[in-house]
Amino acid sequence: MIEIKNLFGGYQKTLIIKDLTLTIEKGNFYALIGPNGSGKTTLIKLITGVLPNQGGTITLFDKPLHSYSTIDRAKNMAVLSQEAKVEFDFRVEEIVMLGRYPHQKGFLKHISYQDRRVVDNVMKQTDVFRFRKKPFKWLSGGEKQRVLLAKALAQEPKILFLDEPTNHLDIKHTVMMLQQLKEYQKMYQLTIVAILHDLNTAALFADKIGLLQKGKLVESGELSLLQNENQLSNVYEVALKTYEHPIIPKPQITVIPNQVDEDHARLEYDLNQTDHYIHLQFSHPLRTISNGVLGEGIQWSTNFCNFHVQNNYNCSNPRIDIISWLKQANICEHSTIGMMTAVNLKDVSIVEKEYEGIKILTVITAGVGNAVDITAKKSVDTGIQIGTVNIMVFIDAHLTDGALVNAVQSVTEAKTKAFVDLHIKDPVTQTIATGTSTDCTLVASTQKGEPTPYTGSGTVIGKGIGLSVYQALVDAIGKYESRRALL
Ligand SMILES: Nc1ncnc2c1ncn2[C@@H]1O[C@H](COP(=O)(O)OP(=O)(O)OP(=O)(O)O)[C@@H](O)[C@H]1O
Repeated sequence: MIEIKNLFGGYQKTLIIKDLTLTIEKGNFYALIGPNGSGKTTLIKLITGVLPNQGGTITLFDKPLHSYSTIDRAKNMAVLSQEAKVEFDFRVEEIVMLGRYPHQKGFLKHISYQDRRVVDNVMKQTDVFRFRKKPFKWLSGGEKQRVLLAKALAQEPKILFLDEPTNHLDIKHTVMMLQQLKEYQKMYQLTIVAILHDLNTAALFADKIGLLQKGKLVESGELSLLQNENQLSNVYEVALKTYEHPIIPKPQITVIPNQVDEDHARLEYDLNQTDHYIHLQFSHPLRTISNGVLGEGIQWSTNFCNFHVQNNYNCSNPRIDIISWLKQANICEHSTIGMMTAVNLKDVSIVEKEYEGIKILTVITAGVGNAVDITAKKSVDTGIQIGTVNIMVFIDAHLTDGALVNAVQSVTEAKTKAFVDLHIKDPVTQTIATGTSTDCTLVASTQKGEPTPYTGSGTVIGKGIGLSVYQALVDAIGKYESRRALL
């Protein structure tokens, strides 16, 4: 529906857009992205006929752009531009009414009931109705932006061009504006072409993306274009990392600033142990993977706590309990992995070793009262219980997310081997247990040095994890059983 072929254009003697070919389908939300000065605004000026093209063709709804009269262009296309500075003494509703101009009939351009209805509607949708009697110049930058969008929508265009529409808007109004635009898009099959600097906003709201660089279209297509880290890094000349949005299946992008690599001791920590908790505090955040009661998933953490609770502890909301205990201990909950155990904390086992220069620290509390053979058919007691083998492994290396998962696997293999060698049985089935019913595992890495993609049993780190976890777990279970024997 917008078809651009071999387009050339720019300003007087400066050619900006060079041999650009692009098709934008009807009803699409098309985001134009690219660095400053790449020609995004110039391209929109060419498509809307503000600038004449110096070569190539532009076709709108199967008709050449030059065959449209000015009024017909205005009926089909509306523009919310960066340069729209309306500083006269108009009131808000008068400015929005200007958008109805192409639809008004007769020499005197009479305002019809329909015009009034459309204007009121768009003012409500853009959340400016309450300012309608105010002079435009009294409004804040964000409020003005919304009024200008209302004016563009009042035009009831088939194609809406937006040049940085969320400029000046706070996050609530950014999301509100883009969600409303998506509704308009669906309701009226509106085609939206938006210049967006925020790549994450583009990823969340656009259907298709066009990446411009130095007046040329580098790529036009699906959102997956935003997952091409190398291409984006080259075009924007900045180090980038893409990742998945945690809630919806859309790509997100973040920049990687240059970091001053401080010269500090690796795996440097303070250990604070009381009857109620074991707290390890590191001098720098570590990349972590865990199923801790607090801080589960993959994140960055500085504090690692294992709290002691009574055997009859009521676990209706253990997370809230951990947060309140952290507050009492003056430890920041947002940088903490928190676990719980009914095991006496004096029986903790700590093993610190180096494997071919890689330091691994392992901290384990273990009880085997809830031992379970995960492969046995008999059902386990699903009542809420306290995690009985809590394993923390700290590694002085740079692990990829895949290597973190691999490390958890290595921890689990070593744990099960210890259970087998110690003949720990599932009390229900009397078969050898593979773990306990509520085990908790944490792997943390300093992220220093070159990234390591694998930490399975075929690697130095994997072997190191296996040896350390096995040694610490056998020791911890030994202490647990000795204490029980005294009871
Ligand atoms: N009126 C003008 N006369 C001459 N050159 C211009 C004019 N307007 C823009 N340019 C030049 O055209 C090039 C592209 O500018 P344009 O505004 O299209 O880029 P853009 O991708 O929209 O940039 P930004 O992200 O900074 O808004 C720039 O080098 C700019 O200096």
